Amino acid sequence: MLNLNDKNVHIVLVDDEQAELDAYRFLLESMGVRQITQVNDSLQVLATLEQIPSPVVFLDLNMPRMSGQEVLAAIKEKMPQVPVIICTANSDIETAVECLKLGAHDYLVKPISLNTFGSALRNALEIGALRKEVLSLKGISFSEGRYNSAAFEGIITRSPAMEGVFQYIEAISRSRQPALILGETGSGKEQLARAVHLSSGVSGEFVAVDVSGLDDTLFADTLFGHRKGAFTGASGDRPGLIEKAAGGTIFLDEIGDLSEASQVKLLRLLQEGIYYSLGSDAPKQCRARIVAATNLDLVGMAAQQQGFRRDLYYRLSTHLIKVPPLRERREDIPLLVQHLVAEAAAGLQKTPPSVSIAALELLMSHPFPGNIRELKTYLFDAVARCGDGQITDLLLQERLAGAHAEISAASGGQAINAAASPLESLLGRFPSLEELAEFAVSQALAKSGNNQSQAARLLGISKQALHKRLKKREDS
Ligand SMILES: Nc1ncnc2c1ncn2[C@@H]1O[C@H](COP(=O)(O)OP(=O)(O)OP(=O)(O)O)[C@@H](O)[C@H]1O
Repeated sequence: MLNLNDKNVHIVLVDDEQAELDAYRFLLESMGVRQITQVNDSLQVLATLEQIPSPVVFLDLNMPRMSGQEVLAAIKEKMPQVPVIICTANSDIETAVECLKLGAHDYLVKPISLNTFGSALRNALEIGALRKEVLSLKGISFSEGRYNSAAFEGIITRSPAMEGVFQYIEAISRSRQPALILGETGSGKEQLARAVHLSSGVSGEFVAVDVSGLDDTLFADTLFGHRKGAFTGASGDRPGLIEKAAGGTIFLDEIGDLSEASQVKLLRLLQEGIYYSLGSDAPKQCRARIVAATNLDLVGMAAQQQGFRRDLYYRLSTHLIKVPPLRERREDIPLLVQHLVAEAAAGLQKTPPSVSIAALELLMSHPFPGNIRELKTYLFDAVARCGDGQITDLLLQERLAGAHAEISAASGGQAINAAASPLESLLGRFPSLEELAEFAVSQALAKSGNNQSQAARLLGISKQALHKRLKKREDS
C-alpha cells in the first residue's frame, strides 16, 4: 500500500504563480506528503527534475517563457518514465487530448477537489513504480522500452497496461508458436491479433475466421479445404484458409465456442503440423501461424474440463496475451473519443464536432461492458445526431442510461455502484475506522500546530484521551 508520507514520494509543483504553488503545497501537506519542490520558472523544470530520483510533476499549462505543453514534451523526451499531471483552468477537450497524446499521465481542470487531486497522485505513483519495476525486471532502460510503432498503428492507447501488452507482442514477434488472446468483447482482440501478425514481419496474409458459427464439417472445410467430389456439391478443389494464410497468420476468433469434435481436429493440427483436405489422403503441411481469441473464461473452462479441452488450451496458449477491459484503462477514453469522433465524422463527411467536458465526464464514469465497440456505437450515433457542432452530455445521456438499465437488469436488478467513495480514491481502498481516527488525529495536530489541548478540542475528546492515543501510537 502506497504511503504518501514515505520519504521517497517527491512531488514537483510547476506554476508561475506563487499563490497557486502554495495552495498545492497545502493540499499535498494535508495528505501527508513531505518532499515538495516548487518551480515557478518553466525553464528550470528539467534541471530540477534531474536532481530528483522518482518525481511526480504537477504542471500548469499557461506559463510565460516556456508553455506547459512545451515543458511536458521536453520531460517526455528526456524522462519518459516521470508521471506528469496537468493542472489547468483550461477545460477545452482538444488541449486535454493534445496533452494526453504528449504523454501526460492525467489532466485535472481547476477547481480540483482534494479527492481528484489525491487519486491522481496515488495513481501516478503506483503506475510510476510499476513501470520502473516491469522495466527493471526485463533488464531494459526506460528509453529502450519503445516498441515498433508501425505494428500498433491504429490502436489508440496511452495505458501502461496496454504498453506492457505491446512490449510482450514485440518480444514474441519472431516466434511461430501459437498465441492466445483473452479479453472481454469489444476490447480490441482482433486488432491485437493483427499487431501480432504485423510485428512478426512475415510476408503471408492475415486471415481471420469466426469459428463460433461453424459446425464440425464446416470448420474442417473452411480451414482445410476439400477435393472435388468430397461431398455432394463439391464441384471442384477448394483450398482452405490455412493454405490462404501460408507464410502468414490465421486468426481463429471466438475459439471458446469451438465444438468438441473441431477441438480434436485443431489439437491434431497443432501437435502434428499437418492436415488433410476433405476427401483427400494426402497430408499438407500447415505453414500458417495460429492466433486464437475468446471473450470466454477459457482458463476456467479448461481447468474444469468443461467445454474446452485442457490439452488444446495449453497448446494454444504458448504465448498468452490478456487485454485489459476499457474500465481498467479509463485514461484511454479521451483519446479514443477524439479518434472515434473524427472517424465517424469522416464517414459522414462532416466537420468533427467538439465534445463537452460534461459529456466526457459522463463517458469516463460509464463501466463499458462492451468496451471500445460500445464507446464507438455511442459516438457514431452522437456524431450523426449532433447538429450544432458539439456532443453534449444530453446527447449521450439517453443511450448511457439505457445501458445502465441493461447492466442493472443483468445483475439481477442490483444497482451498480462501481464508483469509489472519496476516501477509497484517496487511500486506494476503503479505510478502517482506526485509520480514519488516525487520520483525524494527524489532521487535528497539524491544524493546531501540535498543540495537544487545541487538537483534543477539535477532535471532541479530552486531552487525556488524546495523550493516551498518542502514547499508544508511539509504543506500537
Ligand atoms: N485501442 C483501440 N483503438 C481504436 N479502435 C479500437 C481499439 N480497440 C478496439 N477498437 C475498435 O473497437 C472495435 C472492436 O474491436 P475488436 O473487434 O478488435 O474487438 P474484439 O475484442 O475482437 O471483439 P469481439 O470479442 O467481439 O470479437 C473495432 O471497431 C476496433 O477497431
